Amino acid sequence: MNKPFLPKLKIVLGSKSPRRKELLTQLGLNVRVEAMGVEETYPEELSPEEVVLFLAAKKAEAYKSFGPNEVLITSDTIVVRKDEILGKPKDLEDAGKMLHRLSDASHNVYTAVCINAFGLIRRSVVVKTKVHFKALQQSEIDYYLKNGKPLDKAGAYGIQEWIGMVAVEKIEGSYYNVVGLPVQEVVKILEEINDSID
Ligand SMILES: Cc1cn([C@H]2C[C@H](O)[C@@H](COP(=O)(O)OP(=O)(O)OP(=O)(O)O)O2)c(=O)[nH]c1=O
Repeated sequence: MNKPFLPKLKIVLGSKSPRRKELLTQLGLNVRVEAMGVEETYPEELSPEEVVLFLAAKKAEAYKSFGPNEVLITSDTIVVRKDEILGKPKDLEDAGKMLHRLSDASHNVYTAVCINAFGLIRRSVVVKTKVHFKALQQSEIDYYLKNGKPLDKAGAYGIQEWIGMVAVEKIEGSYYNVVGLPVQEVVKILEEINDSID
């Protein structure tokens, strides 16, 4: 097996998202998943940036103890169309409504990451990506609802799925941020943490 990237760091991923696990694994990091599951509620008055930072930090609160060199990563992604925050849909009907809201318009995807190293250092970052959707046909929405996986995704779509190929005209910013992890910013923070230990 190849040597891991940043081998001193033991990454604990506090997320049940298979995409986040896959991205960190692709980065070559040592990753162990320990998803706790918290209720994704937040105070109403928060801005989109504050919402994702709040939820990423809330997911981190569930962890109480850290082993040597353990670095906990928690994260949250939302979709924002005009002023409306779209999290994961309740059911397929809700998913259909979200896709109608996103059709023929642009929206922003915000992902925050909260990185807690050894229970001592906490670093957070939030990244925004703008996504432009074409006008979706009802038959396309119906096809995706039946054959795709809208329910575990913010805004009821996965850019990495069939709907991403069909709906997304262009994006401004990081693709990986839309999938749920702004990998470049994460690497930068992890490198800084790695440099701080001997
Ligand atoms: C917009 C978009 C979101 N998503 C995903 C990223 C996130 O996993 C999910 C938003 O829900 P989150 O609550 O951010 O994450 P999660 O429930 O998957 O995992 P956990 O709370 O345990 O960390 O939507 C995509 O995979 N593709 C996309 O195009």
